[in-house]
Amino acid sequence: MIVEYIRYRVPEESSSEFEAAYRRAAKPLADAPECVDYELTRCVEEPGGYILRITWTSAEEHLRGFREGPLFGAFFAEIRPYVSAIEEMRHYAPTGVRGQGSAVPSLYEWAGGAEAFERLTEVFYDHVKKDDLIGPLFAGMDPGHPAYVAMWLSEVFGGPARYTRERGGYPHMLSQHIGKGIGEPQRRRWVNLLLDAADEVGLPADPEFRAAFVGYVEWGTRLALANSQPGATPIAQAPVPRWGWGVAPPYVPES
Ligand code: HEM
Repeated sequence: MIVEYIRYRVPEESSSEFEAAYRRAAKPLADAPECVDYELTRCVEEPGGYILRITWTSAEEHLRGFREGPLFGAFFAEIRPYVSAIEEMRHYAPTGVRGQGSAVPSLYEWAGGAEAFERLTEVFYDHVKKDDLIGPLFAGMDPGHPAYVAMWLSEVFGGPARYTRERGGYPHMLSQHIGKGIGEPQRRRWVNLLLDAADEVGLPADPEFRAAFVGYVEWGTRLALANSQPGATPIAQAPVPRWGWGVAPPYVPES
């Protein structure tokens, strides 16, 4: 990935035409397979200042693919009148310094923190132990198991990294599934019982939280099933995954 920044200084009286031209140019840009995403922003302090940010798959694919490809003509036709207004046009490589702020709560906070996940796994494993299909898999379960899985879930959903620090992180979790030969009916029962338990303990039931929660549970259980098959060779070392809101964070109307 590479980020291109184009800085414009447009006479204020041309602003609306400039923005309209970019709204049209956005169509061929969005259709380009080399373009990851783009955004045009306008300077608040100096309203003639604009920055266009385009993330490309690579500088090479931008310059050789897009620029020499079939969509560039339609894109450039719209913005040609503003080429002389460009003050800077360069590619910038990511440095790895990036992250999210705290404006949006984590799924962990939204769920109610560590206690919420502890309540969830207590009730869940009570049901699991009595279940005809998956109960036998857990017959020799460590008494601390519900608490360990609560630690895992808390960490995944944005809470403190306790499973990594205190319980051996991803490699330990993985080692617990290896060779178990989990079948699809068992995986599905695990999911069903967890979702029942989520209702029973009153985890937030809003569409956004549940969509993210179920997304992780589907992903995680399908991985657990794959990793548990005879002869599976999963990645041995990895961090505990972190799961976020995805495409639907809590909705905040724009003011
Ligand atoms: C999102 C999906 C899953 C998560 C997050 C998860 C999490 C975990 C964790 C963290 C452990 C290790 C606990 C420890 O530190 O000792 C574990 C162990 C285990 N898991 Fe899973 N698991 C998932 C799916 C499944 C599924 C689908 C099954 C089977 C139907 C399963 C069966 C087991 C069993 C049998 C153990 C060993 C329990 C014991 O003997 O103590 N897991 N799981």
